[in-house]
Amino acid sequence: MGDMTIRPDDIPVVGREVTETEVLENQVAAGGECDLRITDSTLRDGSHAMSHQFTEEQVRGVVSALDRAGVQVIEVSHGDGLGGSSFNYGFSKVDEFDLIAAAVDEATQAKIAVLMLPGLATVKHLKRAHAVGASVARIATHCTEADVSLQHFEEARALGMETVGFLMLAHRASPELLARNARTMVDAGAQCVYVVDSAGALVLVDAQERVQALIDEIGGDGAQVGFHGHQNLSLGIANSVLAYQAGAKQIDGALCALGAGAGNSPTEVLAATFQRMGIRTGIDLGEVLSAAEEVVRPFIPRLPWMDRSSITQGYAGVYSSFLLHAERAAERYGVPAHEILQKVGEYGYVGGQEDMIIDIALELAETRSLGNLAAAGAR
Ligand SMILES: CC[C@H](O)CC(=O)C(=O)O
Ligand SMILES: [Mn+2]
Repeated sequence: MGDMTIRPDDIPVVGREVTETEVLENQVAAGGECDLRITDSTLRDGSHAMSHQFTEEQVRGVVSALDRAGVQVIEVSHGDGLGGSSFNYGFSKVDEFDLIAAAVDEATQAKIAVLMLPGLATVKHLKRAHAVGASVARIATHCTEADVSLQHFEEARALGMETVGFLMLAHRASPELLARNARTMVDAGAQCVYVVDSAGALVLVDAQERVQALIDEIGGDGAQVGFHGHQNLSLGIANSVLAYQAGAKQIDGALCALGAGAGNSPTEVLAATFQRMGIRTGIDLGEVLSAAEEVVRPFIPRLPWMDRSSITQGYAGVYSSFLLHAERAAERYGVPAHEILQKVGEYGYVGGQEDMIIDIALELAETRSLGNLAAAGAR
């Protein structure tokens, strides 16, 4: 195991110019070759927690800090992926293509990734992202609906982009069913398929079995498997370690856990944990700790956390990005957010059904007012 002591000289001055040699040195210091690749999603999943209000300055600061730390892939898009800026999902403050272009401009070694949900985003969005310099296409579907992504993988490969499939709400499919959907994505052109724990509902072995099933199904074709965790039950890091041990080669994180629900597995904790285990990520620990503490932490309006609502999401298996939608509906209709989320779990809603959260809030408000009337009548 390497020396974990971080000395004052190791802590970088945030904001200074960084040379490409320094970035390479960071990667070489971490072992040159990596055992796994961490993709940072602060600027995509974190967009949910920021209500999609990222500024260009924030994006440049985060990309520059992550790039300096040796993070190899940085995802930038609206929280709900390309084309997400809308009435249903929430409008972005700055056009996402301007943010992607700024990220590309800032990165010296990191690849810039974009996420897209077929239907919400089209091939046209993908081509535009590629035109401004994005080189990794992450294509997300509900875990049982990989067949809607075929055209998008084909197009991304034709553009020369690296391709990653995202099987969302993975707790809703058995390992076997998930593996069949991963097969569909690989046959369509995915080079890696992720088990995506969108609800933060997978508990240890649940995550490991799913990663294992995907390795068994697609590993033989040279395709990689990834894991994307959420902290709703505080298991993002533990699940990521188990995913790595089952064979995952790509793991997602976000600085300060900035992501939907209780947030993503914090990138800086992933880096520290894997380094402590002697697993090479290519990330310089001092730099990534500075990125979290000095670049991201100061602009976060509310740190993602495990509270009654986000724990309910993990427990009831609710899509993490529903959190702020439920909180807004709760305030508007005077019902508790965690009760809304519990019902969302019972009804089994999936991403894209954000507007139906309002129906649940109205249903709960009506039940409450009928209850109040009955109580008043009984008095
Ligand atoms: C774009 C939809 C979603 O937020 C993707 C994701 O990060 C997840 O399902 O966890
Ligand atoms: Mn997520």
